[in-house]
Amino acid sequence: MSSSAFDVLMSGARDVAKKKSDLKRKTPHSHSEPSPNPPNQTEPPNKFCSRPSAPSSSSIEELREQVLFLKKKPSEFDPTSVAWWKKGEPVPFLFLCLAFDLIQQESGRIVMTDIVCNLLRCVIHTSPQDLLPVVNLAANRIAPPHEGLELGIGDAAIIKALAEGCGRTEKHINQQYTVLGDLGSVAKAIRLSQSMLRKPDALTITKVFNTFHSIVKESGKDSREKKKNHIKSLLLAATDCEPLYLTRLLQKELRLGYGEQTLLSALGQAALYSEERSELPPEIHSPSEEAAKIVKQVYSVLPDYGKIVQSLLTDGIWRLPTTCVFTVGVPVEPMLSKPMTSVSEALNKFQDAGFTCEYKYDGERAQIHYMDNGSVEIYSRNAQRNTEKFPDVVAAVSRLKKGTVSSFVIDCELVAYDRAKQKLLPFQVLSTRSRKNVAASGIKVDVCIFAFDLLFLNGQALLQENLKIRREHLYASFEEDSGFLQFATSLTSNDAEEIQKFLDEAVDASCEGLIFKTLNKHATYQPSHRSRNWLKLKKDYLKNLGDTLDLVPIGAFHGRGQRAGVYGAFLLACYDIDNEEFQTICKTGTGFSRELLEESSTRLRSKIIPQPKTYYRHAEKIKPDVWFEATEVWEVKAADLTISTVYQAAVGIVDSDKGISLRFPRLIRFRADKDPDKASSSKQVAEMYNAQKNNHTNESKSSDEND
Ligand SMILES: Nc1ncnc2c1ncn2[C@@H]1O[C@H](COP(=O)(O)OP(=O)(O)OP(=O)(O)O)[C@@H](O)[C@H]1O
Ligand SMILES: [Mg+2]
Ligand SMILES: [Mg+2]
Repeated sequence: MSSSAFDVLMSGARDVAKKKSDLKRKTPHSHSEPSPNPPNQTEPPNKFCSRPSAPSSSSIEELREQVLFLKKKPSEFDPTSVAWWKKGEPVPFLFLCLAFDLIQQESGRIVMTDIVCNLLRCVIHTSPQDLLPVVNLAANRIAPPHEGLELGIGDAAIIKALAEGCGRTEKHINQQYTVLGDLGSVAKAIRLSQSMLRKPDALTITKVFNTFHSIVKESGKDSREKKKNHIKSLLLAATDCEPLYLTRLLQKELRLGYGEQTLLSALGQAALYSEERSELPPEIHSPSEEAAKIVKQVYSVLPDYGKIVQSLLTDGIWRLPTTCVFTVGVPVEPMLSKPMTSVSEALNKFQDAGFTCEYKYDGERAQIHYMDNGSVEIYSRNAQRNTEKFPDVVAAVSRLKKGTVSSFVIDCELVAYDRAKQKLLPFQVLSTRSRKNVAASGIKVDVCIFAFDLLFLNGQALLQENLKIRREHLYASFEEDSGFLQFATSLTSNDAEEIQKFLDEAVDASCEGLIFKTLNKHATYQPSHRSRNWLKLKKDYLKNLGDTLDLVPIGAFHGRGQRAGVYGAFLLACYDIDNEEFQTICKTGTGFSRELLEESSTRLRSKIIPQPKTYYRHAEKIKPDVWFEATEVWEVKAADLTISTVYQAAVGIVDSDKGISLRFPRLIRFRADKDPDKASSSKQVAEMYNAQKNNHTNESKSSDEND
């Protein structure tokens, strides 16, 4: 890296340090001590609104000072004290980036929520039409998940655009990337050290967001080139810290330390403070908490910022639960289950509640949406549109719904099925079905729909009904046809022996085990919840871990001997949701056929990064030969869990500085239906460790045998 670029970067770092100490001195948060030089709260400064070009660096420093006011408590914050553009004008992208810089320096969730809340209020106050793109950018999304629009930009495209746009070689940029470990910082350093003859026009939120959409739309011949040119135009217009966040947004790696839940709380509170329409309902005592809760709850049943933002702006926060409800056409995140290790454990948990047991089928989770106009959509467990993959399923539900049914959402498992022998086939068979452009006539692997829940029927959401009622509706709304659509086999009994027998039958029928579900009490459908009301019991995991884990390969070791030329072992990690980091848990090279090993080695080779990401938590003792971007999820089975000084999974949860690792981990399969941030969480790992400890109290081992 050139020394000038380094200098600029380091001075940036010093600036941050300086700002931090300044902040201590005059944080607008402490209301008893007014800031020595507060910007005029009644008259917005609007210094730069008449300038279409980007502000000069000295004026950016002033803006940075001004943006510090976002840290104020929302109750004391005035949006006009920060917004420097006129009402109705497009929000400058710089505003969002300066706010990101501010958040980056914080670790406390409350302050982060305040900053995001106040930032959204500035947007609502001045340019509400920009609220949706701002929320989307803050969530690092460009559309709701079920629309399937992804930027899909690799580092290589950004590096090319940077090289061309800024007159550097790709080699030079790659070198800097190795030194800094973050492509955003490289982009920032390069842009800062580049002298510009003409000041570029300031980027606006809409410009950035629309360009992202243009990138997604490019397809076919020359699309790579066109995408790169879009990126180049954005980078060339970016100043100050904008290149950093542009790059991270493009990489889908914003990672400022706040998650979706923080953003949702902030959006609720921002709507509350900007509320001019509706009066506070009398029963609400803690409006700010309540507003946050409402938006989170609404998002869990309608994960679509477009609809929520529009409703907030037109009808306000208090009406949101009635204006935004679960609806056919937008998939909810599926309800999930907790692992158990014995029938008696499950019985104990549910002793006071009515419950049922169902076969746990080993196929692919699907949510089937049937619209009033007769169109059907099938969504995977991570809300991906899978309709094209299953034309036979579309035909089956349309044929087997009863005449009284005009719209519905079924939650089910699609399982490969041999209709001649009337037998379930293993997951591996299902996974051989092609993903796209499946013609009904060319289907080689038949599937049967095993329906276990009904979430919506004839215009009505059923999520709030108890399972008993939902299931009655399910049974009443469809005809069963063996091998096409069947209701999940179930048993409602309190008798341990009978349940044990049912479990054996499930396993004989090629199922993984049972799922226990509450029927009458605490039995509503809880989207995206790993709920206590659904307990899974897997036959081959009894008295053991209870479940497999879903882990992310983040590094690998070169193979030797027979494995020369491919990776010999992979470093795997679980995901810590609170800290937004991947934590190492084990390494494994077991469970791979030669073919699989070659495939995964080739695939992951294109994901090599020069240094571990800052959000990989690993001990120095483990040094893989290569590090990867976190891009995929593998299901892994292990003998047990053990406390480790080497691996970092769940560090701080069961031990203050030791982590948890897996003994004898073994690859089971790739999980195309899970994204890396949906991998097993540190909390789940800790829960499994504790459950195992309770199962065999005297067998605790403390070793790292699989190192
Ligand atoms: N009767 C059933 N009720 C609910 N889920 C079922 C049923 N039969 C099969 N399943 C499947 O079981 C899954 C839950 O258990 P499983 O252990 O397979 O979860 P997973 O997909 O590995 O995800 P996780 O481990 O994150 O819970 C559901 O997502 C669904 O795909
Ligand atoms: Mg499964
Ligand atoms: Mg699992």
